[in-house]
Amino acid sequence: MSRGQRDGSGRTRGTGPRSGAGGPAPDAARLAAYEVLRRVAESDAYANLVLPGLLRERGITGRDAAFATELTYGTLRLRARYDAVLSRCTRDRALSSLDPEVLELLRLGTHQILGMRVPVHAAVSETVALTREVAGPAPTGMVNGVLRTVSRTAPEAWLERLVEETDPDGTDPVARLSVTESHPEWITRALRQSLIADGTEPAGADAELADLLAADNVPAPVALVARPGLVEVADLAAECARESREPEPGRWSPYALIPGSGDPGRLGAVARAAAGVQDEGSQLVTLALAEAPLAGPAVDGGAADTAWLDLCAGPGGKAALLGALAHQRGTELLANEVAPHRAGLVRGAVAAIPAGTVEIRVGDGRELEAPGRFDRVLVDAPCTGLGALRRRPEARWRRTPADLAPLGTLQRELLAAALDATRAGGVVAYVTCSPHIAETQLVVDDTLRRRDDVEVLDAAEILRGVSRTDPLLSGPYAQLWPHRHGTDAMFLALLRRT
Ligand SMILES: C[S@@+](CC[C@H](N)C(=O)[O-])C[C@H]1O[C@@H](n2cnc3c(N)ncnc32)[C@H](O)[C@@H]1O
Repeated sequence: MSRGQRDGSGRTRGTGPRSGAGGPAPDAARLAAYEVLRRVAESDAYANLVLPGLLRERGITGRDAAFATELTYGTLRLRARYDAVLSRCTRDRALSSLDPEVLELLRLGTHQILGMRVPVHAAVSETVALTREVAGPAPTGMVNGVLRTVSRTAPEAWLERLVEETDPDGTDPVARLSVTESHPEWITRALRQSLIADGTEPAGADAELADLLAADNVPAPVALVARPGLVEVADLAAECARESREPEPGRWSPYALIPGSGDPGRLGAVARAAAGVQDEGSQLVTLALAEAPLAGPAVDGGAADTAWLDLCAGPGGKAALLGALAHQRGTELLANEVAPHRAGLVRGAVAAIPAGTVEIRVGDGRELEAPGRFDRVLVDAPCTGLGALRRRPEARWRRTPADLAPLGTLQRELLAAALDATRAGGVVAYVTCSPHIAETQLVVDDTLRRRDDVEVLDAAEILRGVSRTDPLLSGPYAQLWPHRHGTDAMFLALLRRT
């Protein structure tokens, strides 16, 4: 155990640098969380990239690392809910008039009190100590007073109050859920529209929307993929059991394992890229492309399924699964990626696949000159990522509706390039990790309107065929959901060239 005394969470405190401001030293985990939040706010950093490095650098491990992680991600995710709470506790001071550092400290304290159930005395005194360290003594009284006011109302009572005050007549679920479930209004509205477009009855859409938004606020469980031919699922499971505890089989993908705890990076199979961390939704859409029925002979008159393309491959999760399958079938995969550093990540992801199967190309997928060359093509298009908000805690605050138009153009152009690169009878999988209809159905429908050489396959039916259990989807496009399937909200359309 490190130096310092235990706080109410059972962790140690006083492990940070000595305070230069006269009070007790702040807790190292809380200081790390604060610093990550400031970097996210000031320099557009990604919390999931900055935090692990910072924890490593400072030797914060075990329960302290878990505490810092939940504190950072939870505070980021639930920012709108906490700002609504705080704005009711700062008397006549608008939150916008506070120093950004002080507002961040108040959010951190509020998440400990309302979201993590850290005992109030520990949450308040530790946040005050942190305030003294990073912002000096002046705001400590205010931080202390505001957090004590927050703590006088129970979390459930706060939610009831926010519901009453944001939607008194029960007629504005988008406004209400945007605050209580902490999503920007434009995203809440878009997700409601996507649920309805996917077949949810408008009358039931608000209850389902609440479930979806709540699912976005829960950390995604880690799923592993045992890349076929590179490691057996049973061997990966045995390695997991030796490292931490018995993993669960995946719910959907025959290659998935849910390890439950432990650092997947410590597994030998992951280190040598025979296995990887991959959401089950991503595994399923990849398997669906590999199993989609082709038609007609290949263009060269040879075997009908020898050339595969991943047009947007970085960082390489799907390319590695596709490449492993390709190797088993004696097929070749061209993994294309426009960003050189992401192409480097693809190289790492496919490292365990024997040489000769995967070729990596760095370039714009729209400029790939290979008309009619491929049997199966994956377009995992750049998108807003609104289907993966569970794992990108700051993304909801960073994305704006203005992102949709340029992405929509790029998505249409990449899908057109993919179709051009596919032989007659070959199949294109158009995939996004966003359920926003501007990135999913509208892109595909637009493409179908413009071309007369494409037929739509029933992606829901094909997904059912590759899944361990029936995901109960209605086709022809397939939309997975965090609250229904426990996966990212992956969209899949399967299009066959005629
Ligand atoms: C959603 S990610 C793909 C994820 C990847 N398939 C995986 O499973 O790891 C989209 C990728 O497309 C790349 N990209 C963006 N524009 C592109 C273009 N014009 N041509 C090729 N790739 C592009 C991005 O750099 C990004 O790596």
